[in-house]
Amino acid sequence: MTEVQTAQILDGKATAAAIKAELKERVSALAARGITPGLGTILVGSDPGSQWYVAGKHKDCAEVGINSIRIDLPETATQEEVLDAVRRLNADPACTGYIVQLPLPAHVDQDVVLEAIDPAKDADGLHPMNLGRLVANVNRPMVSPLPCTPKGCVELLLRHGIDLNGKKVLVVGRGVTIGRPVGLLLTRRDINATVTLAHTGTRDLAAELRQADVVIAAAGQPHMVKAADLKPGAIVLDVGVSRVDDGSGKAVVTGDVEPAAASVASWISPNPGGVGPMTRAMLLANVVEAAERA
Ligand SMILES: Nc1nc2c(c(=O)[nH]1)N[C@@H](CN(C=O)c1ccc(C(=O)N[C@@H](CCC(=O)O)C(=O)O)cc1)CN2
Repeated sequence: MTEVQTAQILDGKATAAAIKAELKERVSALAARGITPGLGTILVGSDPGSQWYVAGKHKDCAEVGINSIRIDLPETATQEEVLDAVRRLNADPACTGYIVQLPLPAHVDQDVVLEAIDPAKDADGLHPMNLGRLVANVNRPMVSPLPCTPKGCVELLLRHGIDLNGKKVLVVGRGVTIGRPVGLLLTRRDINATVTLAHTGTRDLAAELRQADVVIAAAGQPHMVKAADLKPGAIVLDVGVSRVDDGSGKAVVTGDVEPAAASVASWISPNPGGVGPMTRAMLLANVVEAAERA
């Protein structure tokens, strides 16, 4: 039997397009003050997914009038060579903010590289100082960048008129780029959700899912969130991205949520086309905010 899709769509593509149009105006206002924001990227290696994401970031910059600076290093680059690229962007006045595309090759220590980024130029909000500010300033308006995917998740919900005040949110996944920071963001007083963070050590994920008004699935495990376990009418953000064989040898993007969830949820984000485009838009927002702060 084929399920009927009843959930409304949290359209990340359209929302990101609207945000980019707003950012374009802010970039024009900066230009009137003689400021052109610049985004730097450091890509190590030739992973096709990472190359695609970095190319997308430069295309987005061109669309809204942000300059971009690209540093590509080979897979064999040493940690010192990666740190050297970081130091170059820290010192480059044309670079307002920058990112180091993740994941890095296994021989490069991600924590060391992220800590070497100038916190004022941390366009991803992943420097320990900025993550610390998210913890410490949790109830104050943000004075530092937020990680792009968590910021994108919240923005996607709010721009669809979804009030999270008092909602029970289940975050699935405890990674530093999504799971942990999104929990902190959602518990800020102005958002006011009640958050449970599930992970591979969670004993009964189905029981947690049945309680949740909102599910943010960011574990990177194809279809681990089962439609049958969702509370009817739940709001579902499908964040995880995996590439799986579609049966004909072709790799297709697959989320963490079973497609049948669209017949149980009240709102659902498609994947692709949901949180991914929002991540891209939030990176641009962080660069514009950094230029405005400077
Ligand atoms: N330094 C960082 N590295 C990584 C981050 C990050 O935020 N900062 N996040 C991901 C990759 N990422 C951005 O870098 C990213 C992932 C997905 C999308 C996106 O638009 N996805 C499309 C689907 C595209 C596909 O076919 O894969 C969608 O959801 O519609 C944008 C950016 C890990 N690394």
